[in-house]
Amino acid sequence: MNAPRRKPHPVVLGLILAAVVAASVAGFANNNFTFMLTGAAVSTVFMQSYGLITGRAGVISLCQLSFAAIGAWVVGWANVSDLPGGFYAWLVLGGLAATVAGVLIGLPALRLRGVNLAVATFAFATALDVVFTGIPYPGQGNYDFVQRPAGFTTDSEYFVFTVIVVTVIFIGLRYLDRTRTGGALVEIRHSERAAAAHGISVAKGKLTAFALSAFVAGVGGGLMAGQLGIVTPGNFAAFASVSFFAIALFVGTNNIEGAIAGGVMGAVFPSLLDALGVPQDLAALFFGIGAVQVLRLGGSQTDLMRAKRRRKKAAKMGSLPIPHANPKPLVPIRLRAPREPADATPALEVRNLSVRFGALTANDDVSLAVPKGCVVGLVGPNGAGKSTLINTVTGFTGSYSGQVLLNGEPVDGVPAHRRARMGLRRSFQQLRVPEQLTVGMFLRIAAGKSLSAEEVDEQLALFECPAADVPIETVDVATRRLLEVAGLAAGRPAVLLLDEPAAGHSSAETELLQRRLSEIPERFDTAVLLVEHDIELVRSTCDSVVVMDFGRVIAFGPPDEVLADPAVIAAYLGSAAH
Ligand SMILES: Nc1ncnc2c1ncn2[C@@H]1O[C@H](COP(=O)(O)OP(=O)(O)OP(=O)(O)O)[C@@H](O)[C@H]1O
Repeated sequence: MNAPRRKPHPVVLGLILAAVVAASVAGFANNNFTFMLTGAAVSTVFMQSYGLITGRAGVISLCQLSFAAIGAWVVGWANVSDLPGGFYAWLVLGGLAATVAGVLIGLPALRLRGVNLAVATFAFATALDVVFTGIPYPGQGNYDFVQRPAGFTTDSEYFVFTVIVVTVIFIGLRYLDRTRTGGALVEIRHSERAAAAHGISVAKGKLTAFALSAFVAGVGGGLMAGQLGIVTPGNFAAFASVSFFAIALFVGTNNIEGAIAGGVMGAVFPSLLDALGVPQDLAALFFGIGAVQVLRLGGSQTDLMRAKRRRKKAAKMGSLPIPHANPKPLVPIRLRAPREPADATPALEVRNLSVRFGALTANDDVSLAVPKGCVVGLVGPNGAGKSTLINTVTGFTGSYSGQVLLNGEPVDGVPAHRRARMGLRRSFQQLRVPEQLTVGMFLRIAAGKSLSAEEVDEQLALFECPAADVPIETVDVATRRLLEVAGLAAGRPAVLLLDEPAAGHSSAETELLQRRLSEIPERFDTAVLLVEHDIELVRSTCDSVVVMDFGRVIAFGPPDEVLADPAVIAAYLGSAAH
């Protein structure tokens, strides 16, 4: 019997296709056209760099072409100094020099966001403009042109070389998107708080994005040096960085088709205007209008097009494939007697915690414990201070008095992402699941540790979530909430704090959650603090209940006892408890 033939990898196919198309185009194109195409390929590299910093990590950077200028300068200097290794080594060296600049810019920029970050990065771009205008480009005096690599010396051959570099970067980015680092960047863009809650260091993520994007831009600058032979500061002007940023925002250069479209626009559009007798600078105006459109439409052109395609595909598929595991219940719900604490030291202990927002005391001398191996309910009317307690315990409240202990060790002063890594995990009342990820990738990110493909599938089946490769965008809100709990539990944290996980659930979904919540201590060795308004869910899953009102603890104990307490009924439950 013949062994089944292995299909070639799509990336390999893409690489071959790109080289063939580039070689054939180069064969037919005249000099001017080849020059323009090479310019488009170089601009595509700049767009790939924007796709990393802004498209993936959501960080505004207006200095990417300054990193390119550093790459170009280093390649020029290596050429003049006849550095060993030739053009390939110089290109990488240029990228690495730009990476150093990326980290140096990224570090102070970590504390900045939005307009402030835009101003800071633009200031760097203009400063570097001034510096490079003062220093002649290496080789400029003697017309010492950059030596292109052997085999790619003619213009058309060099165009093929630039396409190969673009393709190699696309392969690298594709690989990045499939790693947890790539997923972390997307989560940082979506919600920094959610990222921190999953143990991701937002600072480290942004710095990684700065470093990687600067490397790519530096390589792009080096490529441009090879194209032009000698570059000038005008090739990397701060103003051009802003124009490119606007294009990147408009087309969405985190997507392959967006990066190529952006590269073509950046290189061809100004020349087209020139040919029409319109001043080239007006191109920036068009790009700016495009960028404003993104704010109106809520996404870049390619992001919107991809979303439309996914929705069509999902509609065609009908109901989503949901793997059913039907595992044997570990703990029967409802009839189960409250568990005895597994250990004398509670998994989580809160001592005399007070949080004030101006004149309002949201948490007033709150003390409670979540014993190991138990599910503890936290209930109370709206505004009682439950979410504030979760925020404070997990490190999201700036200042508070009192103490938070994890497995007996104080964690006060420890930032949120480190508390998460130490085993304090939480969900948010307002769902913060990024739609750009697949179900499997989100599960891995929320778990905060590497999971095998089998572990991912098993966990998804347990929580009756869609298959790992389904885009989250096509998943309903209730299932997203289940997915979040599934991901957090998969990380086997010491404590899981869930803020209204049943909000928006149907009765069948609540029942599933009810079963899984009761099992979390046994299955994952995780204690749970459950904030819920669904009293039946609390009664059936919790070993004990804490009741808060006006920021204070007013009762605690076994669910049936506490929920029948007249003071609790008066404060919160009313006649619903009877
Ligand atoms: N960041 C903040 N700044 C000012 N006041 C706040 C802030 N966060 C919460 N509060 C106030 O603190 C009090 C407690 O709010 P919190 O959200 O903790 O209550 P809750 O019990 O979780 O309510 P719900 O059940 O509606 O979620 C409320 O009066 C709220 O308005």
